[in-house]
Amino acid sequence: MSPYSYKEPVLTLEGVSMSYHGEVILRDIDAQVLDVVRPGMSQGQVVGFYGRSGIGKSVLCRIMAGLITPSQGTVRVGVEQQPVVPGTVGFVQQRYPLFDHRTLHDNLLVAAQRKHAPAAAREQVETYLERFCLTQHRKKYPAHLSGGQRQRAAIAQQLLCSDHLILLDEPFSGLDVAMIDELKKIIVEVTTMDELNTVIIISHDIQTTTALADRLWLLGYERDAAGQLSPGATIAKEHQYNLAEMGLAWHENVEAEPEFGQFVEHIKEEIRRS
Ligand SMILES: Nc1ncnc2c1ncn2[C@@H]1O[C@H](COP(=O)(O)OP(=O)(O)OP(=O)(O)O)[C@@H](O)[C@H]1O
Repeated sequence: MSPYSYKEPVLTLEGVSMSYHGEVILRDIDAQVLDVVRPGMSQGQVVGFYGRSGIGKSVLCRIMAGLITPSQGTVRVGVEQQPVVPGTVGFVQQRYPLFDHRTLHDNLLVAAQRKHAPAAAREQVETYLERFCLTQHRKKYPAHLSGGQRQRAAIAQQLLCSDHLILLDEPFSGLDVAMIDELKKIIVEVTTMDELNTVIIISHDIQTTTALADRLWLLGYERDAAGQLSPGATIAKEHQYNLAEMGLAWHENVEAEPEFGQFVEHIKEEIRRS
């Protein structure tokens, strides 16, 4: 018997397809993130989301965030499994957009007030400033923050106003090794804050992302019976990996294990072939 128990879904994609001007970008995507409970651990879910450049990862993210409506299919989020609406899913984009004319503190407060009453919002902001090591920079404007500080601020901002689900678009690109380590800690921290927190990481950094993940999705093209590539990328069932079941879900030093290295090579090969 599996040592894991599965609770309710926190994200469901059902029959999601997207075309632009007759060009099929995404086709029939069915995928689900369940709240997996691991023995001795209270942790949310981290999904690594891979695919070759230009295949449709950003389009699918915007669909999952409710920012664009798919041509077909539905996205449901949260334990209530409500159709996604803009603003409920956090989306940290590559440039970490913040309001330039507001201090770091005020940027976070604006986000928190979208979800909380004024007193609770102020309290939440203090908690996040502390947790993300930003308290001493609270009065600075975004232009005066370092890249890593801006990124932490953008993640805190999206967490403050979203309902548990947060998408990180290429979070590791352009960071030095120390900042990557720091961000990995923050992602683990985010998921341990609440069992329902779900982080989807869109990344070309397979090694770093796989080490943090307990689930992987690989977006790729499928071939029909005649060997021809079908139009539109999809996440095939065999490309939805449950790392918890494989013993490779995030734990201290998972990257040092030989099975982890072999699995990362396998994933890279699958991406090359897709
Ligand atoms: N609004 C749009 N109108 C027409 N085509 C679009 C639109 N948005 C995206 N596309 C097309 O959809 C395809 C997928 O783009 P997307 O940005 O999702 O790729 P990606 O997998 O995120 O790539 P990368 O890893 O390089 O960021 C591309 O061919 C792109 O040109």
